[in-house]
Amino acid sequence: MKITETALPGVLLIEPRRFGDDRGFFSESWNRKTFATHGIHTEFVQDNHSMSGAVGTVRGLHFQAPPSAQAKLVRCGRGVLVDVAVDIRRGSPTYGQWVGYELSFDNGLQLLIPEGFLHGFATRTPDTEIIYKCSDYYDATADGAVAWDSCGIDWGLTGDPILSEKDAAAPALADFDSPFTYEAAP
Ligand SMILES: Cc1cn([C@H]2C[C@H](O)[C@@H](COP(=O)(O)OP(=O)(O)O[C@H]3O[C@@H](C)C(=O)[C@@H](O)[C@H]3O)O2)c(=O)[nH]c1=O
Repeated sequence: MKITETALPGVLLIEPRRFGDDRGFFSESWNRKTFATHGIHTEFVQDNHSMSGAVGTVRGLHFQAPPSAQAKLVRCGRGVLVDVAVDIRRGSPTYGQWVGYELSFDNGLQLLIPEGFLHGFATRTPDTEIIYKCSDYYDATADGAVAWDSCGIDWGLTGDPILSEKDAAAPALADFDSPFTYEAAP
């Protein structure tokens, strides 16, 4: 497993090992012990799986407020997507900054996004599947969103995105009062 730091401390790009043979490949997408040896001790409690039919679908930018905040371990089950994390911890040296990576079925890359970050993605292929582990349960009362086009993100879109009603009505980052506060590492 190869782990690469990103420009946002705490957000990690992970490349699990793939064992290819005549049948295809085998890969461990999550192994608590292996991840722990790399300093990742997140306790995941829920797995999510969604499919977006159209190219240019954007889901995000989403968060759950504390005490239901979620870290996420994201991968692409089918197709190609651009996965994005935005730091929304008030007082963080990287507040408002984003990173984005292409995750695909073919490259098998995963993105680890800690609590305190927005998460969203844009699809680059039809019928794109995303699969992600979450460190807390879904809590509709804590669910929140920030406008996808308010953080200066280059989503690689060629036209207007397909959005949910909720995402189309989300506030801009500039008007958003984040429930997260930055805590410097001890
Ligand atoms: C996220 C979620 C949704 N739902 C339900 C609520 C709703 O009726 C339906 C669709 O929900 P949404 O429109 O919020 O789905 P979606 O826009 O795919 O939301 C997801 O987007 C990505 C970017 C994330 O990071 C996730 O945490 C989540 O916010 O599914 C659950 O039952 N459990 C869940 O964990």
